[in-house]
Amino acid sequence: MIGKLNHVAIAVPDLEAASRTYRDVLGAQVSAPQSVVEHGVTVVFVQLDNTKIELLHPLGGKSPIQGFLDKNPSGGIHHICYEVPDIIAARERLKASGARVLGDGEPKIGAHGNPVLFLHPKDFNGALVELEQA
Ligand SMILES: C[C@@H](C(=O)O)C(=O)SCCNC(=O)CCNC(=O)[C@H](O)C(C)(C)COP(=O)(O)OP(=O)(O)OC[C@H]1O[C@@H](n2cnc3c(N)ncnc32)[C@H](O)[C@@H]1OP(=O)(O)O
Ligand SMILES: [Co+2]
Repeated sequence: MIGKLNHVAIAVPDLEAASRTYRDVLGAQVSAPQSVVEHGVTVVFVQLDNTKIELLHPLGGKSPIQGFLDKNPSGGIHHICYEVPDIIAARERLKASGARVLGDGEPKIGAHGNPVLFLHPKDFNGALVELEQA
């Protein structure tokens, strides 16, 4: 069911500093910050040959990544995003297997303009999983 790795996301306390590290120290191609209001995050994409890194910073008062940053003040790997061809079929299969789909279970449009869903980290070896239809 899952296909390519779409991105690995890292929650960061300072988006400017993290962008500089990826651009100037690691020599990567880094996007401008993009506010994704519906997801409560500001995102910077680091474009690699075979995948992307998503640098995440909380946006607004109820960001879903605030608790994670409170527990990991210097930042940390927040989620892994896998591509699926049909997100509704994927959701139904996961629900049938007992995995918890987060939020109201309806896909939202993610930062790349495609529908996304999140799966509870406790059901996937302690790693928060995002699925993106692509
Ligand atoms: C823009 C878009 C895109 O790519 O297109 C994005 O990525 S948006 C990316 C941001 N959006 C999301 O993350 C949406 C989905 N996330 C959520 O609904 C939430 O963040 C949860 C994953 C449910 C966690 O919520 P919250 O921090 O309030 O929960 P909590 O503190 O009660 O945590 C419950 C347990 O899960 C653990 N936990 C929390 N966040 C975790 C993470 N990212 N990875 C691994 N474990 C995690 C906590 O340590 C705790 O474990 P213990 O009980 O053992 O201490
Ligand atoms: Co993501």
